[in-house]
Amino acid sequence: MSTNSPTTTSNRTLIELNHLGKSYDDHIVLEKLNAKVNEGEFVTLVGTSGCGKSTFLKLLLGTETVSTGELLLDGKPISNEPGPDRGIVFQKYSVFPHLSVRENVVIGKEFVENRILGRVFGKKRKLLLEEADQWLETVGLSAARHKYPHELSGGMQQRLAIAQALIKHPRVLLLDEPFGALDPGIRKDMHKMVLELWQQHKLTVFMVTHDLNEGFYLGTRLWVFDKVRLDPHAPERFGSTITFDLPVGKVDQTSYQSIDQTLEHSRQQLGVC
Ligand SMILES: Nc1ncnc2c1ncn2[C@@H]1O[C@H](COP(=O)(O)OP(=O)(O)OP(=O)(O)O)[C@@H](O)[C@H]1O
Repeated sequence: MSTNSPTTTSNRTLIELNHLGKSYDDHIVLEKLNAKVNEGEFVTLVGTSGCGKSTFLKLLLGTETVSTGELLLDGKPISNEPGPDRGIVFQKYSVFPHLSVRENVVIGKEFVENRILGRVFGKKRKLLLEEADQWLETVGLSAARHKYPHELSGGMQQRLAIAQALIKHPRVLLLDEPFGALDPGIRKDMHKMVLELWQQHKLTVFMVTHDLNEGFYLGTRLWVFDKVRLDPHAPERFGSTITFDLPVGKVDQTSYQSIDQTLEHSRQQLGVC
C-alpha cells in the first residue's frame, strides 16, 4: 500500500466539486460528484473503461465545461480554457514530433509568454532555453536535448511530456494514464520521478490509472469512478460518480479487495475490459 507521506499536503482547499455533472447531449457521463481536494494532495482515479475519468481531467484542464453543478479552483469556477496553472500529460502523443526535445520544452512556456506569436526572442529566449535545460536535467534528459521525439524511448517521451508541462510551473498536474504503455521496470523509475517532482514542487496531482496497485502506491487519496444506477436498456441514462474516496494511507487489504471486486463487477455489467 502507499509508501507516500503526504508531507506536502496543506489544509487549504484548492479544488472543489459541488454536485458536478457532465453530459454530451443525452449521454450522461458524470453525475453528482462532490469532493474537496487540498493543495498538495495526490489523487489517483480508477474506474472501468468509459466511466468518465479522462472527461473529468478535461474539465479540470478547461478544455471541457461542466454541464451541471460547479468545479472550483481557489473558490472560483475553472476558466473554460487551459491556463498555465494546470498542466497535463497524456498516455501518448503529448509532444510535438517536428520539434527537438529542447524546443518541445521551450514551446510549453513560449505560448504562455507570448500568446499571439507563440514565440519569444532575444534575452527572454536565452533565459527560456536555460530554464528548459534545467527541466531536462531534472527529468534526466540532458543528453538527449538535441534529439527528436521519434529517437526517444517511450519512457523518455513521457519524461519530456512531464518537463513540457512543468516548465509552466503549474499548481495542478493532470496525468492521464501516463505510464500505461511502459514496461514495468521503466514504470518503477517513472513512479520515483513523479513522487520526487510532486514533493519538491508542491504539486496537486490528479492521475488516471488502470492499475489499482499503481493507484494505491502513488496516491495519498484514491477515487473510484463508477455508476450507482444502471439501466441495461439505456446505459447512457446514468453517469458515473465517486463511489470510493479513500485516504490511501488508511487503506487495508479488505478495502483493496472490495474495490477490486466492485470494479470487476462493473466491468462485467458494462461489458468492458
Ligand atoms: N467529446 C465527446 N463527445 C461525446 N462523447 C464523449 C466525448 N468525450 C467523451 N465522450 C464519452 O464519454 C464517455 C467517457 O469517456 P472518457 O474518455 O472520459 O472515459 P474514461 O473513463 O477515461 O475511459 P478509458 O479508461 O477507456 O480511457 C465515453 O462514453 C465517451 O464516448
